[in-house]
Amino acid sequence: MAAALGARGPLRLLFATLRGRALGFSATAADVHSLTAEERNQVIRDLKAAGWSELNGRDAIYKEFSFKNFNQAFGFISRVALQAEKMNHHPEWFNVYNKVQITLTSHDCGGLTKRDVKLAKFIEKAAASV
Ligand SMILES: C[C@H](O)[C@H](O)[C@H]1CNC2=NC(N)=NC(=O)C2=N1
Repeated sequence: MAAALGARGPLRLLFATLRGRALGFSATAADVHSLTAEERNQVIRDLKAAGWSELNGRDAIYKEFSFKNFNQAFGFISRVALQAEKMNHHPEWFNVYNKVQITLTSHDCGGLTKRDVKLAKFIEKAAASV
C-alpha cells in the first residue's frame, strides 16, 4: 500500500508498522477464541448430542428448531438476538413460521470458535425455555 502511494522512507516504515500491528491484533483476537483440537472434538460431540450438525464445506454448525407457532419462534429469535448483540457474535438464521434454522460460525476467523460454542449453549437454553 505504501508503495502504491509512492511513500518513501519514514512513511513507508509507518505503513509497514501499522499493517503489521493490524495483522498482529486480529491474530490475537482469533487466538483468544480459538479451540484446541481436543476442545473442538469435545464440543462437537456435545453439540451433536444436542442435535447440531457440522456443515459440509464450511467450518460451521447447524440446527433447525421447531416451535408450536410463530409467536414462540419469534420470542426465541428475540432472545437470541439480544444475546448475539451482547456478545457481538451473530448467527446466520432463517425463519419460516414456527421453524428457525441456525448456522453458527465465526466470520472473522473463518471457522468455529469458543464464541460459537457459547452462543450455541445459550440458544439451547433459550429454546428449552420458550
Ligand atoms: C463489526 C462487528 O463487530 C463484526 O462484524 C462482528 C459482528 N458479529 C459477528 N458474528 C459472527 N458470527 N462472526 C463474526 O466474525 C462477527 N463479527
